[in-house]
Amino acid sequence: MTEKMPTPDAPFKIGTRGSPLALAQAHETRARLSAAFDLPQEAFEITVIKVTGDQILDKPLREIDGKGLFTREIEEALLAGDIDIAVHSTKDMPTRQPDGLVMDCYLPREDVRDAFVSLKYRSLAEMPDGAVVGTSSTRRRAQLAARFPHLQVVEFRGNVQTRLKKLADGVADATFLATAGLNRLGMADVPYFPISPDDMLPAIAQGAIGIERRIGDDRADRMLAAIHDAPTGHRLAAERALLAGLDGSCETPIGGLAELDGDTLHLRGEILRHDGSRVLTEVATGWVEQGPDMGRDMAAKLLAEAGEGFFD
Ligand SMILES: NCc1[nH]cc(CCC(=O)O)c1CC(=O)O
Repeated sequence: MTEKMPTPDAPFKIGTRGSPLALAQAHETRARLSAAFDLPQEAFEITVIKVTGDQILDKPLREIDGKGLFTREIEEALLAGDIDIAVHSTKDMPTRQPDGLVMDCYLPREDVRDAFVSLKYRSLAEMPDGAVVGTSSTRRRAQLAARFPHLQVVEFRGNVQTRLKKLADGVADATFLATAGLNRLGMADVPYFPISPDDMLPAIAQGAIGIERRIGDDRADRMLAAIHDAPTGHRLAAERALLAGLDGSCETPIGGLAELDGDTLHLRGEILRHDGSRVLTEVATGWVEQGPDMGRDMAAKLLAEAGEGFFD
């Protein structure tokens, strides 16, 4: 490249939140960059940025004005040039980035499935009437209400470590976490059981690390192009077009998953009423480059079927 390569004296700055999972994802990004360019780890610096969302732990996020709660400060640092790239869990990211920023680099996707986590049971099916599950996700809550109405659901916030502590303290009999997060954290001592997407369709973009950069930063563009995983990018293009078409936030009960079979893309989508009283699903198949159209068309179909007030 014509741009200057980073060195330990002038490192390339990788911005991230400070949670253990966020740090693991930033470290994975650094390892891939240093391998791709045969540069020492010290040519990359991981810069932790405090975000508002990590400081509010006592309330369900939907009761706070949630917009950008986990990203605002990071995107400001990126725009200000304090960091060169920002590493995110794509599933927490809105479908449109602020002016001046773009997210077009995705690392190879981890396991997409939700995991059932419990010290007492090995599956949802084993849980008796009235057993208590903890979750803060509106999608998981609605999916449970629809398919496992005999279970009791309590609010469960916090990072992976906090939620596991609550399980150990008996606040709930089971909880759900993304398998990807547990794998990335290497939580070998925690009993978790991946759930088939047929039983619980994951969140859009679950398990995928997305990396944001400034538009026009040619060096960051080239560096990220070297670690971008095209198959993951194609799957997310379909899923995120579905999300954009539904105008969904992370507080809307939406599931979606695209899978690739050679050049063929299979897309599944699901929307639910918050109380699980209605579940609408769609499937579509097309060529890989049709992903964005498939996602947009599926969103229109689902919304037409849902009618006004479905998410109220
Ligand atoms: N909303 C929090 C969040 N954002 C990303 C992950 C897990 C990793 C991923 O899906 O990429 C999690 C935790 C969870 O849902 O268990």
